[in-house]
Amino acid sequence: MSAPVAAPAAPATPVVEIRDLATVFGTGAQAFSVHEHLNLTVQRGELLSLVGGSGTGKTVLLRHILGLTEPTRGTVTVLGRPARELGGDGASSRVGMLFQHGALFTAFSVLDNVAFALYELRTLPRALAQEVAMVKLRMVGLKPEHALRMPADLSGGMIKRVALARALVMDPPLLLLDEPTAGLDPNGSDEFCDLLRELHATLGLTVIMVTHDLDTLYALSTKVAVLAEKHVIAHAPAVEVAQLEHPFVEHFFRGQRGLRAMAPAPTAPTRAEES
Ligand SMILES: Nc1ncnc2c1ncn2[C@@H]1O[C@H](COP(=O)(O)OP(=O)(O)OP(=O)(O)O)[C@@H](O)[C@H]1O
Repeated sequence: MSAPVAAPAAPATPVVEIRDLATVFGTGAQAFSVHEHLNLTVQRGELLSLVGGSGTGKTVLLRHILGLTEPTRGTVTVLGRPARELGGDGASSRVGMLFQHGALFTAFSVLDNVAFALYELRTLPRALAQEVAMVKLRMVGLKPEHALRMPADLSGGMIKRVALARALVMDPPLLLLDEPTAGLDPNGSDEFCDLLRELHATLGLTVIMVTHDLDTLYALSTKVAVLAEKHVIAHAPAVEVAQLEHPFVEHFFRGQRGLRAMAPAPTAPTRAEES
């Protein structure tokens, strides 16, 4: 008797699937289009950097994925369901969002900021919600004594960490990051990249990140999607995208900043060089 033949594995469901998206703002003579015939598929485990010139619609695309802005045409599917169904209670159990400036509630303590989505859901007693929030604070490298601080008393790096803990409080499989390292100094930026890389790997997250920062892009991305001419013109690993002949790619990846980000880090001078 011949050995049973294993059935071919079912193709993995993409975490995000955008098909023939069009976004038009305004009406009549004021109408202007941001996206046209935009397609993008993000597979489980990908850490995708979304890049493009200013005003090309990167933030609007994140809002479509969050279900906060309805497309004019086309479909946006997240975890197998239309993105517009994500809104409302429990949305943050499917998609976590880290806004550029953290967007913490200034009148709430760190702990209450992180626990907020759980309070709103009302499925856990408040004390248990706070315990979950404490676990998330530890996960992002904050200490128990930071829990009762107010946002105004935090450094920029700590605000990002609290906002990240808040985005992860309901264990979403998909995390969206808008300029995660903006406003951080080079050290803070490296530390935050290390944290994101570790969480991406250990939690098995799928991540979509808008960034203008090439160091962050090279440090983290498994793939890069380039938004230009109203759609995604490339979706591939960074080293491949960087070679494309396109004015934006040329400027972004092969301009001065790009070449600096690609260069190996300078090594400390040897004793012979110093003398
Ligand atoms: N709700 C809205 N109503 C009208 N226009 C909007 C709305 N949201 C965004 N826009 C416009 O859509 C375009 C794309 O905006 P978006 O913020 O997505 O660009 P971006 O690629 O994120 O830019 P940047 O890199 O500068 O942050 C811009 O012209 C913006 O003014």
